[in-house]
Amino acid sequence: MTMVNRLKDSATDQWQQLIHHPFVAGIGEGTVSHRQFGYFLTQDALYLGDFLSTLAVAASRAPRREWTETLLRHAENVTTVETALHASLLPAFGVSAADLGRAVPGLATIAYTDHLVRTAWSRTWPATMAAVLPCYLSYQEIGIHLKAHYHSPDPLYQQWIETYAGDEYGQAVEELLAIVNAMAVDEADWPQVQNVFERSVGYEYLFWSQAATEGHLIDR
Ligand SMILES: Cc1ncc(CN)c(N)n1
Repeated sequence: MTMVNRLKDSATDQWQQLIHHPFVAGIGEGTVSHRQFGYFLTQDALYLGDFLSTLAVAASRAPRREWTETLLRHAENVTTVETALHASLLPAFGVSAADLGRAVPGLATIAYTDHLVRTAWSRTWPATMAAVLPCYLSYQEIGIHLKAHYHSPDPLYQQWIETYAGDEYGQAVEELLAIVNAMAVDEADWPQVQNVFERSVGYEYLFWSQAATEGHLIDR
């Protein structure tokens, strides 16, 4: 069994809940409010800053030169694909550059990014790859799932869906999966690798839940 499948199989229920999170379905149905989605994009912009740092650390610690090159390219892609998507969508949701500059990270954003950055600096390299895997793969699966089963009545949501279901994002995911499937994982390291993967899946879920409540602890 490939490492990607072994990791996904180790957290099947959590993975399914993540892909089918009610907020995700709401993007497809067009029932998510623009305020909620604007909040989500703002938090995501904050998240991507730390995700970039995580990739940079992972690139510098990679045991093969070609993996360093791939991860550095992916860090660049975060800017060209995802940050560009945010730049084109945020104004449509009423979030200005000044709003973004003033934005503070929500609890789920802090917890998730702390987990990623801490893992990249202090855990094994395979654990770092396992930590970033849900970020890459869940958005692709969500994009493909939404594209196949919904056609969002909101063209802005459809643009978001098309980006994550698209070839450019898919290419980066394929490259990451190839690294994860080729990396050497000691059996003694497996519990740590599995644990950080499962935590990232959980944080992805919480990130959607945070968007649904716009960062409030209790739904209003
Ligand atoms: C929270 C989160 N997770 C994943 C992705 C997709 N790279 C993202 N933009 N934001």
